[in-house]
Amino acid sequence: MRGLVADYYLGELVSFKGIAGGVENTNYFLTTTTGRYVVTLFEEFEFEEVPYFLNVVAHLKHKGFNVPAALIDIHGERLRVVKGRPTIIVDCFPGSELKQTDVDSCRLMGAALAKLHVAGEDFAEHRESHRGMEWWRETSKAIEHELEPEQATLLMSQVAEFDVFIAQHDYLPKTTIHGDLFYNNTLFENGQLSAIIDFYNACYSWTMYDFAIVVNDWCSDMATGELDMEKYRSLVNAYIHEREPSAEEIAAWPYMLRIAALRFWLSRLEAWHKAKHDPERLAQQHDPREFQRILEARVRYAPALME
Ligand SMILES: Nc1ncnc2c1ncn2[C@@H]1O[C@H](COP(=O)(O)OP(=O)(O)O)[C@@H](O)[C@H]1O
Ligand SMILES: N[C@@H](CCOP(=O)(O)O)C(=O)O
Repeated sequence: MRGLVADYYLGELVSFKGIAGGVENTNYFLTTTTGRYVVTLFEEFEFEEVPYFLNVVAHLKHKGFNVPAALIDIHGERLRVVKGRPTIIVDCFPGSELKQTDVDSCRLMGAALAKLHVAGEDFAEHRESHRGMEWWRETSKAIEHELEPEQATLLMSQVAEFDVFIAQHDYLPKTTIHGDLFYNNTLFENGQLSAIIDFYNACYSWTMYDFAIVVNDWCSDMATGELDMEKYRSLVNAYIHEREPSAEEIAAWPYMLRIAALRFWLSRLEAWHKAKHDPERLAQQHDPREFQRILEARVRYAPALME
């Protein structure tokens, strides 16, 4: 760490500490004589895959968002290699993770998300999601046999339905989306949204899909999967105040909520599947059943949800 810090204009190393909580990357809080920073080692991306994400964040920072842009080292580089992994250092933002969402935080997120979507429209690099159609076809097939029969039926029927839906709806508006804007990827300070972090699922995709990812995490009762309608109204109303979805986007909304639920049910199942022989890793995984319940609730709730 001392060697890494010496390659930046960050003064002297004071201390560093691993951050627990993330499941994809290795993160450290770093304190130097000039301030606090976060060091991220990318565990799932190779070196050449990382610049896209750094460019997305730089674009949004340029547009005034509090997002963690990579610092430049003394050689003019923002991406390094540490222990064989691509590595960056970013500013550590003030604030802390919410323990849970409420009507006010949902309102702030709804407005910020709409602005983020508008700001992402003119970002020129268009990267496909690494967790899109191909991924869910392959992953669902690979883990189908590990599931209870009714889980497998739900998973495979939803994948088949979305294949058809997606082929018919490619024309829906797209932008550069965050792709994983769960409330644990935001920081709040004094009741205000102080930063949006973890852009490593960013891609060029449907705007309403990203909106649905956010609604499913921020507005669901995790015990039942049902929407908390007060949080839901707060987030949706704040969003549409900043960016009004078209009639076609509104018609697609119930499907977007389902696709977004499937995406995270499947990624949690995949992570659980990969970790199942390693009790320590297994204990760190997010619970797939939360997103199974959300998907089941969205499937039950057939009528259009957008007000
Ligand atoms: N720039 C930052 N400023 C403050 N805290 C951060 C920053 N980046 C990460 N963190 C903290 O580290 C945790 C894990 O980071 P994250 O990027 O979400 O990693 P992972 O992708 O592994 O989940 C976050 O939930 C947050 O508490
Ligand atoms: N938000 C995802 C997990 C993404 O990984 P993380 O490393 O950001 O925690 C989920 O909740 O399934």
